[in-house]
Amino acid sequence: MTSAPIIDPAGSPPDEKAARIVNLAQRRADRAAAAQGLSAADVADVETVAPEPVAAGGPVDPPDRPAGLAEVLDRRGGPVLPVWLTDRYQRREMLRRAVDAAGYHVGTHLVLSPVYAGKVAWYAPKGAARAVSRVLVWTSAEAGNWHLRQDAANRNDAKTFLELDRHRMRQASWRWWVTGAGTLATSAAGIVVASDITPWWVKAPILAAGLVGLARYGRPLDKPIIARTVVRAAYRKLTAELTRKGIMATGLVKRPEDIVFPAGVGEIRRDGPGYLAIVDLPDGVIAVDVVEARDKLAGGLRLPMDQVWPEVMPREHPSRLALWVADRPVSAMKQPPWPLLRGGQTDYFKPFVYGFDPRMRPVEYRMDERNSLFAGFPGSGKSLSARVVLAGMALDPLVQFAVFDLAGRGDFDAFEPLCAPELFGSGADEGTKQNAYRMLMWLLKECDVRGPRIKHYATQGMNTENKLNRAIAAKDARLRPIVAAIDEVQELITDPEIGKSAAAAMTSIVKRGRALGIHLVMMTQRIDKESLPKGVTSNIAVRTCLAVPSHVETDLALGTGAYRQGARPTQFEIGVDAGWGVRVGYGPMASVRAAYLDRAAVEKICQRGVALRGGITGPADLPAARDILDDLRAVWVADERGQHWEVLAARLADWSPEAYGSLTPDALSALVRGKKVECSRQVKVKGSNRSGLYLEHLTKALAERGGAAG
Ligand SMILES: Nc1ncnc2c1ncn2[C@@H]1O[C@H](COP(=O)(O)OP(=O)(O)OP(=O)(O)O)[C@@H](O)[C@H]1O
Repeated sequence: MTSAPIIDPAGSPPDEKAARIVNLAQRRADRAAAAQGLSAADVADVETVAPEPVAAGGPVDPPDRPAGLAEVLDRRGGPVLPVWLTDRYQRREMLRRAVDAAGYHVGTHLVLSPVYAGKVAWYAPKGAARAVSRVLVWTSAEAGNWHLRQDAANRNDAKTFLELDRHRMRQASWRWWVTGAGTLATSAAGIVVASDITPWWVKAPILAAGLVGLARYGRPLDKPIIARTVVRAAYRKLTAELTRKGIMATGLVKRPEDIVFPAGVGEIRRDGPGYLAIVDLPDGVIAVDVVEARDKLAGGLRLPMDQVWPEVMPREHPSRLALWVADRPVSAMKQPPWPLLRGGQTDYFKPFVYGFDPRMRPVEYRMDERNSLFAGFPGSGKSLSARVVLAGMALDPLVQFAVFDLAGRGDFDAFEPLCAPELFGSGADEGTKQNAYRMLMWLLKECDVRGPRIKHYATQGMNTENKLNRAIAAKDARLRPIVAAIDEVQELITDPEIGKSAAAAMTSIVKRGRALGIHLVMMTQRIDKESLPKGVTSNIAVRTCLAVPSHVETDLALGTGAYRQGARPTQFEIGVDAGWGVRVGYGPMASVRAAYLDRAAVEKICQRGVALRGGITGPADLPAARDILDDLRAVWVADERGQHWEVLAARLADWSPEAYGSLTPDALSALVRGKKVECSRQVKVKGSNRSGLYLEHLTKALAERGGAAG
């Protein structure tokens, strides 16, 4: 193939007459090839294609748009005042820390005061002797002069010796006057202080100050009298270089200069008890990658993992990373106390403080129009975390409680006085499970009756949407917000008899109860598809995942994709990090540790809750425990071979609205299946084929049960 002729981009045809430059070497090679019978390729080679002239396009990048006035007005730097000055919680926390620190230092010095007194008694005489000797040396003007005189004497230089001695005498003569006057003044001051004209409260501090001054003068330099109580914490100051070093250690970035500190937000600054750096990662690297490689990042920074908190920044581009480096490992930091520990009330319809983030900033929790899930491995702290939420609600006098602890460890016993007797249970036994199930049936019924009542108030102008609000809840005792908690909920969901029906009931309550002031709080330590059915979890808004072993549990608890978005509850260590969890559903996804409330604190809070309710916990009108198979037999119409679930559920609801008013066909089917009764997908009734139950299967199950019982 020959080289293509050069085409003038402007499109002018090649000038035939123009001189051609001949490549002689090529010509010779062509002739040699022709001699051997080969043909040399020429300009007319069939593969030669004349290129199309390329039309150059216009610029692709849009011109920089001048900023509008509104944008210019919105441009702000960081906060001007320190956050603790503007934030109520931080201010209170700062004050608490100042008082705490003052208490510690004063207390320590008080305890050590006898040691200080001993040291003063020991060093003060030495200091006095040293002071007197120093004054005498100065007065005699011997310092320096003596050595020079000695030298002159050694050299037999009498003239210099006498000259030096005269000099010394001249100096000493006026110094003796000064020393004498000073001694007289000091003695006079001493007599005045020691006499009765000086009150003791003047005498004592002067004497103490004098003694301490002498002791300080008499002590060796390396032996301080007062012990050091301020020990500087050894922390690493985060610098741009260190930040880059840490991120480079993850192996995700090739050149340190590709890590950019964005103007305006990128200045590394103090944030709580640590430093915060915000960086833009290079193209192709996203913040989640760095969060994932937290161990390498911590290694690069030469800090324990617990001190290094990389985070994805919500509502920012995915390559923007917030790196917060604590002064000390966060597990070793003392959390501020729960703000409601000593007093105060909460409101079901407003947020309250739940815990604190790694930077020790308060993190809030919200109950209205939400449900809660706490999932984590045993010992991760889920019961105590959920207990903080319940403790918060104990401080709203309108809230009604229902609490079932299916582990029976007693973590929730303090809430018993706040619950109606039928709505509290603690135990790993069958009876507690059945009671928890009845509580769910009660909640289903509440879902049915609350809707029309709330609608009624909406017509009176008490709310703009058909949702419960505080005004309605306060006005109508039948519409108090309900917080229903079930610990170890997997025990109920995986129960072979009532599990499916319980799960169906929970799904229905979670979906319908939200707007009606019913909030389910579920806790589970088993995180798999059976224990946490998607139907139940996918409708729960606020989910907290405490320590879990892998991304599978993370996604099951927090929702599919949570791990990919940077949720790393896998990095919490069971025990050490108990109470730490990643939370989604209220505010941006964040790591938060529940405030630590021990049993005594929770008991006190619950007592306050009882007092706020005037000692009345409110009755619950729970449906009586029923046997579903007996009841189905009771409502079965004679001569009917089989029936659909819809019809059976409606009949049961008519027959006993109290017990079955809210039973859905699906829940009924699950309930019956749970009793090991054969159910059919195809029950033909009046020409229509739908799932339901045949009488023969029902009677067979009843007979078998009767036989077994007999
Ligand atoms: N917020 C917290 N701060 C400090 N320590 C906590 C916190 N929460 C829990 N802990 C500690 O963790 C321990 C276990 O907590 P908890 O009983 O809530 O765990 P769990 O996950 O419910 O375990 P299990 O599944 O066995 O019931 C507590 O006894 C407590 O010492």
